[in-house]
Amino acid sequence: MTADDVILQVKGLTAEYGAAPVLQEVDLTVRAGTIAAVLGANGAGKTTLLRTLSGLVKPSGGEIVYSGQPLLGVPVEQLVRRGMAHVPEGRGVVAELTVDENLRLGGLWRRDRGDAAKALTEVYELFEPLAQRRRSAGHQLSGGERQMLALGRALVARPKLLLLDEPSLGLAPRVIAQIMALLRQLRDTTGLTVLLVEQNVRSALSVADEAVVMSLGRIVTATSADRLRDDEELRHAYLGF
Ligand SMILES: Nc1ncnc2c1ncn2[C@@H]1O[C@H](COP(=O)(O)OP(=O)(O)OP(=O)(O)O)[C@@H](O)[C@H]1O
Repeated sequence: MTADDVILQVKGLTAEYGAAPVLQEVDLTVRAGTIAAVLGANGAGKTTLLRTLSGLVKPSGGEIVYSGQPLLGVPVEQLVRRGMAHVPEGRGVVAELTVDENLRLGGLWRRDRGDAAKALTEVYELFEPLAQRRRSAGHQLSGGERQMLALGRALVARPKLLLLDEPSLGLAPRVIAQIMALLRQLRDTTGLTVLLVEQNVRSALSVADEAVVMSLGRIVTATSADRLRDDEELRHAYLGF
């Protein structure tokens, strides 16, 4: 792996909530243009890892290098401009704003207004149900539509790295499959890199290239998604099935 292949390098990342350690010496390398699944039980620290990467949680130690440059302390609008997008658990759609207004928020930090408008059109092409509900308020949408909207808003910023937290939460299997297929399509056509936190292990492994398993704030294994999917012993040891 050359330095150019690596979009995200995390070394010795440590974070606490109060006195409770939540991330302990996390090391992680993500190659550009891949989907990496972050798996593990409730409370393992997956969400906190994403929140730390996107600057919402301040780490107490370690370093994060993104596209060859240190990330810690970089203001959020610069992170967005540098191509990082975070879709939080619970989706973060603004309930009072319309679909269109929510999507335009995704382009807020972009300097190239022309391309932001083009990206908006592309998102409507990608998510037909959103195009039909442009004027509907966020709170009027179904769970699946809200997830599409959160994803769409992130895509309007034309991210290079998408931090995606539990996109399958509360969705029907058919919708989950559509979202996973979309991630694969974006990876293959635009070279998007995705860090995918998922409780739905089977769905995540169906689309991921790499898999890391977290337990009690640490990464306990990092391997190819194929290996974790096919190796029963490994699955038993780290995922309990
Ligand atoms: N804002 C917070 N304040 C205090 N403790 C927190 C906070 N958020 C999470 N925690 C605790 O930190 C630990 C890690 O939580 P985190 O949400 O990162 O785990 P997770 O692996 O994403 O789990 P889940 O799948 O349930 O979201 C848990 O013990 C959780 O209770």
